[in-house]
Amino acid sequence: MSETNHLSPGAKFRAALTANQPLQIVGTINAYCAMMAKQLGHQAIYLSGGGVANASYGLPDLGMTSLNDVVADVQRITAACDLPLMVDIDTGWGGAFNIAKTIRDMEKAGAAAVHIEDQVAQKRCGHRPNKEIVSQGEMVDRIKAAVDARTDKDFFIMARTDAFAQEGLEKALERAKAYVAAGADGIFAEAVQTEEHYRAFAEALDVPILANITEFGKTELWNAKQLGEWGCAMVLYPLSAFRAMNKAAELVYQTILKDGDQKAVVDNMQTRMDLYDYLGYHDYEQKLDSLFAQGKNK
Ligand SMILES: C[C@](O)(C(=O)O)[C@H](CC(=O)O)C(=O)O
Ligand SMILES: [Mg+2]
Repeated sequence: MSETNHLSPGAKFRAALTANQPLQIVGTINAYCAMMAKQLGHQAIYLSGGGVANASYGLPDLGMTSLNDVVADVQRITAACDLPLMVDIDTGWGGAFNIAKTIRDMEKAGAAAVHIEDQVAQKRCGHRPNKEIVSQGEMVDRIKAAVDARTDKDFFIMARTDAFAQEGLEKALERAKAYVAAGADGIFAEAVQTEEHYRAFAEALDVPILANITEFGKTELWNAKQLGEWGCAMVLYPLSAFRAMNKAAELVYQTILKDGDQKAVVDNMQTRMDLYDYLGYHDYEQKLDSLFAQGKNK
């Protein structure tokens, strides 16, 4: 994306959205994953709220992490990777002034986009039962506060509605329309399930729609091409790599205990050379040898 390097993160995100239909957005739980995603050709990356809670704090996705917890992970990722980063800001961490601060802190940390949802502060994963949502009016105020606070007009503010599970399609569409009228740049239609649902969102709204293709949830693992045909502009894979990393780590830990060595699982590991390649390790080492290590022989 070197031709877009002069752009703000938000403008980069919008350029990626225009250039890819749909835009695939992959979860990168840490800086190194972000570097791998970029070098493998991805155009946009994501920091999952559930992921920050689970991976960085060992907590469930129940609204227990704070703004600062998430900002710390955003900063690590944006320092290492210049792909546009979308961040899950849950419910925005408070009232209008808190949400405004959240948006400003996200911009300063180098995020390109956020999504803010209409669940109550004591939120749950969108694919779990018994979610509770705030009134449409309260969510409209959240969006107004967010939009008003951004300093870069290209910073992308997406409204996520969790209403489908509680209130059904018609109500969820009505909410989504109100959120767009309040200034939302896109709609995250959480936990909808069928072609009919995605098409209904895409047809009712003239902003980009995001499909959350998270595993072991309520949504089938629809293909990106198919979702694009149904009108989705973005396809999110929030925790896919994280789940795979966990499974690999589990196997390694078990094998070391069981076998007394790790020989049986070495093929499941990234090699030292591949690790170094993604890091650009050899460039650092060369610099060390050619520049900084000169003095030691004198
Ligand atoms: C997208 C999401 O908000 C997240 O935090 O990654 C989660 C994903 C998941 O739990 O599978 C959600 O859909 O609520
Ligand atoms: Mg989340």
